[in-house]
Amino acid sequence: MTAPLIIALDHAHLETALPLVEALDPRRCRLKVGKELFTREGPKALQALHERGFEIFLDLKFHDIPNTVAAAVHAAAEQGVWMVNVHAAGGRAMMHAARDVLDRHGLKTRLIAVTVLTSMDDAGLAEIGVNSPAVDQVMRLAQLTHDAGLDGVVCSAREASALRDRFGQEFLKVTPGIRPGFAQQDDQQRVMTPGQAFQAGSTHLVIGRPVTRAEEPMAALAAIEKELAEAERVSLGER
Ligand SMILES: O=C(O)c1cc(=O)[nH]c(=O)n1[C@@H]1O[C@H](COP(=O)(O)O)[C@@H](O)[C@H]1O
Repeated sequence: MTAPLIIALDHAHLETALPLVEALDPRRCRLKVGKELFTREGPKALQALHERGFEIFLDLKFHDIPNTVAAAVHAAAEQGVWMVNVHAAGGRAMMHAARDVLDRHGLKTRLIAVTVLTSMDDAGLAEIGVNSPAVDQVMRLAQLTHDAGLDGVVCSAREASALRDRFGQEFLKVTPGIRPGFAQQDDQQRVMTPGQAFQAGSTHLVIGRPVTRAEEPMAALAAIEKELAEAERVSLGER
């Protein structure tokens, strides 16, 4: 099956996001609400998108002491979001606490952890004291995430095939930093095209500006879907 698309609604206001939302189809994509929109609009943004039938990835990348993160993950899940994330760098105890709170309350929200941001490269990692290549750091944090019982990771598509080899297909690989041939790289460093990401084993592709800032967002989305369908045909033919 084609890797499901998640459109990043990195808009300043709900009002400015809604025209795009109205043009999108919840059968074709999920929506990601991140720090900017949520900080300004709060839970009413989630409610408005849920009312329109969308599943939501609430991307607030929690990173704090275990008690605080668990409470925040609980609060997110109570609002019915499909997926929520934390930073794997918060460590084993923090991720355990987040996993535990969802299990204790029977909440089905997917819980994933950010490994190494797609805006980072090896040089950027060295500056913060990580002296191994991005892929090694991703694998290290993904192992911790897997051990803590989370559902998967956020990583770049460049690491997806190594993750699939180690943790299998079921462990989610949610990959931002997706750049179709027609789009600019912006502030992303570890990028791949939608077709490459699919081939590499991404289970979900997060796409923001290539669609949301396109002159014709629906045409951009259609081009991405076409590229994914083509990649799927190629991979089926290879089997
Ligand atoms: O957790 C994320 O979603 C995320 C992790 C990461 O490593 N890199 C990354 O770009 N993101 C998010 O994915 C989206 C990518 O947007 P574009 O670069 O506009 O496609 C943004 O909303 C980022 O906040």
